[in-house]
Amino acid sequence: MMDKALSDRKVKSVVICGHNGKFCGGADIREFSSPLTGPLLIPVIQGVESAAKPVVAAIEGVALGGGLELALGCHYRIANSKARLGLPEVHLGLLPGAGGSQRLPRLIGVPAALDLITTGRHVTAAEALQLGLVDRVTDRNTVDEAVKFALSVADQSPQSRRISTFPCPRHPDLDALFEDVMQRVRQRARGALAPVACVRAVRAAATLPFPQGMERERELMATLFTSGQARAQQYHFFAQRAVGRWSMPSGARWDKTKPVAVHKAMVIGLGTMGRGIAVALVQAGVSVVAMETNEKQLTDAKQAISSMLERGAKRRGVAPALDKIRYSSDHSRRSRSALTGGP
Ligand SMILES: CC/C=C\C/C=C/C(=O)SCCNC(=O)CCNC(=O)[C@H](O)C(C)(C)COP(=O)(O)OP(=O)(O)OC[C@H]1O[C@@H](n2cnc3c(N)ncnc32)[C@H](O)[C@@H]1OP(=O)(O)O
Repeated sequence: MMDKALSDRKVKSVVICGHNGKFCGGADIREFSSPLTGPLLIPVIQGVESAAKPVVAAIEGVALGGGLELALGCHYRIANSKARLGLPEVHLGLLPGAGGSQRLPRLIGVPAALDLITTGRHVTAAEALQLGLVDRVTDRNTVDEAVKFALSVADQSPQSRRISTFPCPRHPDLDALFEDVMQRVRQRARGALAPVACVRAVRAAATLPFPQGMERERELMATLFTSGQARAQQYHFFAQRAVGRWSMPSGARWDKTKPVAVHKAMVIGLGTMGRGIAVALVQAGVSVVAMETNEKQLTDAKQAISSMLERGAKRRGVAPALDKIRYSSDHSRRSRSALTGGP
């Protein structure tokens, strides 16, 4: 379709829009764990950007990940006022690997691009306009507005609108900027590879010509793509949504059911986990019977739990709720029924 529009002499300018009010949420994450099919995104975006006629992105709903990278390949971006834009790949253990790490800094500057790419945060259309990420925001029908706009620029060459040809906006002290950002990102990342690779990719945009920057983006993406971290984060994406849908065999769901207040609980086994659970429950105001059959473990746990409660209370400036916890080494029915308040 795109090839047809670009090669048809009667077509003077082109609008790319989404379906059902959404521009594009990005690549299908499920495809990342199987061999890729369909046209590869990088050449598609390059084809759009190098088109001899103006191409306008009509952004409604979301333009995320590969979706925003495609919009960055267009010569103009018109966004609906309710649209959200972002490069959230970092949350999937990746970086914007279809030119996003190279085009975004060229368009909005290095500091703003570092912020968006390393946090993966979505921005509103209003913020996108302020950043220079979009050219125009509309409250009206976005596609109609984009078509009007495309007609108004149909006789203009898109030459000066190709982001890959933009120099990266200059920054007075790039080395200091990247040193500072890298330090903060490493601290926040706590061992995650993707945020650090994102900083390296943006550095390539700031210091290398576009083709070499793209090559660096590709190398960095290759190290992330098959990493265990990326697999885990992508699993987490779907797991989070599956949990949201979880229901009991009776049909009860977490979001449709009234919560029941818990006043008493028993923690069985006072190893590291059990101790932490007991402390968390007491701090939440729950009366706890902490049960451990190993006498030595029980003695150690009493000491550890008391000092955790005291430390926590000191931090919060309150008295430690030591009276909320009772210890037992008796695994008999009697001690269990004491917890549940039964006979
Ligand atoms: C060489 C270069 C290679 C690749 C470049 C490109 C990379 C990418 O584009 S990575 C993907 C980047 N995009 C994202 O991370 C967006 C992720 N999605 C979202 O943030 C949200 O889903 C949404 C804002 C798009 C919509 O939110 P909401 O309306 O709240 O719906 P849900 O989140 O519940 O999602 C509905 C439904 O869709 C599934 N889904 C959403 N996004 C994707 C996706 N990118 N790939 C696959 N599936 C997706 C989501 O799992 C839900 O499905 P289920 O209900 O079956 O769980």
